[in-house]
Amino acid sequence: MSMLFPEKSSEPASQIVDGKIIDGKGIARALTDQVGREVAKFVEQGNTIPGLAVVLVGNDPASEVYVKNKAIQTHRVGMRSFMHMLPQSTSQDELLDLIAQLNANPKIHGILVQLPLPAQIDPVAVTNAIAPHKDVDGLGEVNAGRLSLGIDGIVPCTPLGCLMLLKSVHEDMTGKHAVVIGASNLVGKPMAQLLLKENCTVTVAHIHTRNTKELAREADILVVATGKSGLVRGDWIKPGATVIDVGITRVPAENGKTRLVGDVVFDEALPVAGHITPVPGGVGPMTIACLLHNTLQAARATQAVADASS
Ligand SMILES: Nc1nc2c(c(=O)[nH]1)N[C@@H](CN(C=O)c1ccc(C(=O)N[C@@H](CCC(=O)O)C(=O)O)cc1)CN2
Repeated sequence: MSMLFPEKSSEPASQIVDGKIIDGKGIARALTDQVGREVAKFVEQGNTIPGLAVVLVGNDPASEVYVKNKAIQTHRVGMRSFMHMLPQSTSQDELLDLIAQLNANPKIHGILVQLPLPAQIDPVAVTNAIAPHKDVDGLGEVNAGRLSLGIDGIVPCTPLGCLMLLKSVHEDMTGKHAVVIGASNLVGKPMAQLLLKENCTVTVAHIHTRNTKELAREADILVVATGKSGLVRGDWIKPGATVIDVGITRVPAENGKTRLVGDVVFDEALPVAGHITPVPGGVGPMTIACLLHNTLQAARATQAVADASS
């Protein structure tokens, strides 16, 4: 069974998807359960329990929630979790020292440094310091290079999750015009590479693009990853298009509390789109499920190297 996509449920994809709304939470749960079964089998075969180290620098409240959830899910699938919480004042050299220790630790198969990092630390230097076979975020130059060459490697979690959501509604994306809004190393650039690999015609719009709305209106597949809540309105969407909303922003709610919204105005987009991901419950849960998937993939690869040399 390929580990890249969740095992097929007995239900057809059209029933997994609740009408137009792509059920990211449900698809993430199916993938997490599958990883849990595969981890149990891997350990039963006498292999080391896969271990994931997550490093958080500082006390950004959203990042604290994400790393806590990562630890909970890591335990849930039967892997070992190693958490490193460092103060906001941590220097780049201190962080690089910790990464060197994690690279050398045989109990650790995956290393993730939570982003964003404080201003004194260069995220590219940090992600490049992670050993490529432990780079479960897929953000280092080796894995990013492999993705751009279309060869196997570790794929960044959020774009991988978006691809799985797209595959839940599209058997074949060949020839479709995919527009990605946002060109970050974390989402936009790897997403564009994945869509190219699916034989889409890919356009990337970014902060300097002058006609983003017009480009979006031509998209059969629209992936929005800008962090600008409410950027994409209903009239930006081609009727029937598939819309993947990566944005997650906490905004004040009418009841005095807060709520999460995406980069797409969901109520306007829903009647126009063919399929759309909600926020919350869309791309977000896939990010953690794909991290677990990538960690098992890293543990398998490490074991294969050990088996070959014994
Ligand atoms: N090193 C990395 N840093 C960051 C990544 C990443 O992939 N690697 N991605 C994001 C944050 N992120 C994971 O780290 C993440 C974001 C959102 C969710 C999620 O489950 N969201 C829920 C809502 C959760 C809530 O109530 O706040 C949803 O959308 O339904 C998980 C992980 C930036 N940093």
